[in-house]
Amino acid sequence: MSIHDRAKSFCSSLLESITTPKSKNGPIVTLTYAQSLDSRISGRNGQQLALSCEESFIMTHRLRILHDGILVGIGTILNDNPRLTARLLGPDELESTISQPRPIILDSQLRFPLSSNVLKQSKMNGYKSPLIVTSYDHDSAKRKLLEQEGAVVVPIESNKNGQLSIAHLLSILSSPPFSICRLMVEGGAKVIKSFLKSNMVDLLIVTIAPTFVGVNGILAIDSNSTENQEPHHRFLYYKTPKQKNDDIIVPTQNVENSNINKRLPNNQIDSIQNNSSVNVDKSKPSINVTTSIIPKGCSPFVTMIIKWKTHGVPKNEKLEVRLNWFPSSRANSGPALWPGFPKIVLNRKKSIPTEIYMGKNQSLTFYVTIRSVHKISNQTVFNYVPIFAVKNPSFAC
Ligand SMILES: NC(=O)C1=CN([C@@H]2O[C@H](COP(=O)(O)OP(=O)(O)OC[C@H]3O[C@@H](n4cnc5c(N)ncnc54)[C@H](OP(=O)(O)O)[C@@H]3O)[C@@H](O)[C@H]2O)C=CC1
Ligand SMILES: Nc1nc(O)c(N)c(N[C@@H]2O[C@H](COP(=O)(O)O)[C@@H](O)[C@H]2O)n1
Repeated sequence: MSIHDRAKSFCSSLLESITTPKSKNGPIVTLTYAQSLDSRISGRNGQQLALSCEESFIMTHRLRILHDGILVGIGTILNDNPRLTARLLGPDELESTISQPRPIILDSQLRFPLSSNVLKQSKMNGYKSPLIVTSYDHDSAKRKLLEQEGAVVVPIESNKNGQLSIAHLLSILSSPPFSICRLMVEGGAKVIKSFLKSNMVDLLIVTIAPTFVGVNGILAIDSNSTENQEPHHRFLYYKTPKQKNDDIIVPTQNVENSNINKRLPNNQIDSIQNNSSVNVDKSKPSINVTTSIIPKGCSPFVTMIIKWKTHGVPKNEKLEVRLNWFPSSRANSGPALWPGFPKIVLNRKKSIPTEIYMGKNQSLTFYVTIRSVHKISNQTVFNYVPIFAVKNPSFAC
């Protein structure tokens, strides 16, 4: 397999499970950047660094093709003057013939230079015009100039800190005329911070280069960036990190915003043992237990006991276990669940027995979700438990 084919299959596998519409209003958001071992994305005074090795760059360019738009902050435009196109492609793919993503720039004061590469190449190569997202309070003369040069300028709401609102941005991007379904956010530091704080990131793909930049470099994430995140909770490894020559690519997924929140990631399943009627689908990020227990005697109820162990859950957090199920006859009809599934709140108990009504000869598919529950200033916050194992579910009737 060539280096390009490897990048193709790796990137497709990263995005393939993120296809279902989400409750949030906006495109699927992939945040991706390259950092050093000491978490720096650039050097002293923002000096641009080639942190990625060749294979990682090829992966980044492949990811670009798989997105409709690539977003950076104006800081990155002024500092790096990037092109934001997919160029490191296979021998049978021409940069000019593939559908290049639209460059999107967050720039509340319209500092965007007319000489920037993204503007030049849209004029020269006919690529999609850069979309400059600005505040309502922008310089209208500069806007006119930019529009004359072919840029599209769209004013949006600002938040109380004076930064452009990420929620408003995403709703505009997903609507016509832009209709962006997949957005790739590349940085820089302030943009990474805003997106993480907004909790609108679905996929976070970090390339880690085996180098130290030192204290003068710009940090990818400072502690403020993650104030809405519970470290080790919100993002879960959902694909095995890949070594690309020198670098490691770490793909993680936001469990809150994706359909994985109804399922358990594969790597959190230690083992499930049961009698032959239990089928565990380990190829999917879920515990998918199907059984065809036929109730015996007069009792139509089945007792299911799930046992698990947890690692790294703070002692004061309660664990809430939900068990959802639906009859296998509806297994292909989507995630519709029977109403009234039991919600069992327990405090670090190690098993849940639950009774489920079953029709004769019926088989059921179970989905188990375990999340921790804690309160932050009167708000209940749920975090999906990062590492645990479901062991020995047993069925008895
Ligand atoms: N290693 C890597 O993968 C990458 C590294 N980089 C590096 O990052 C550095 C640039 O980062 P940085 O200086 O932080 O600049 P950014 O690219 O993050 O741009 C930040 C600017 O964007 C504007 N902006 C508008 N709305 C928002 C919002 N909601 N959130 C955040 N910013 C907003 C602001 O300017 P205004 O107020 O004028 O609107 C803000 O100052 C460069 O050194 C570059 O090399 C960049 C990308 C990837
Ligand atoms: N993936 C990745 N690895 C690095 O080492 C990087 N420095 C970056 N930087 C990002 O890529 C932009 C440059 O893009 P073009 O090559 O000009 O298309 C740069 O501005 C950063 O956003 N990325």
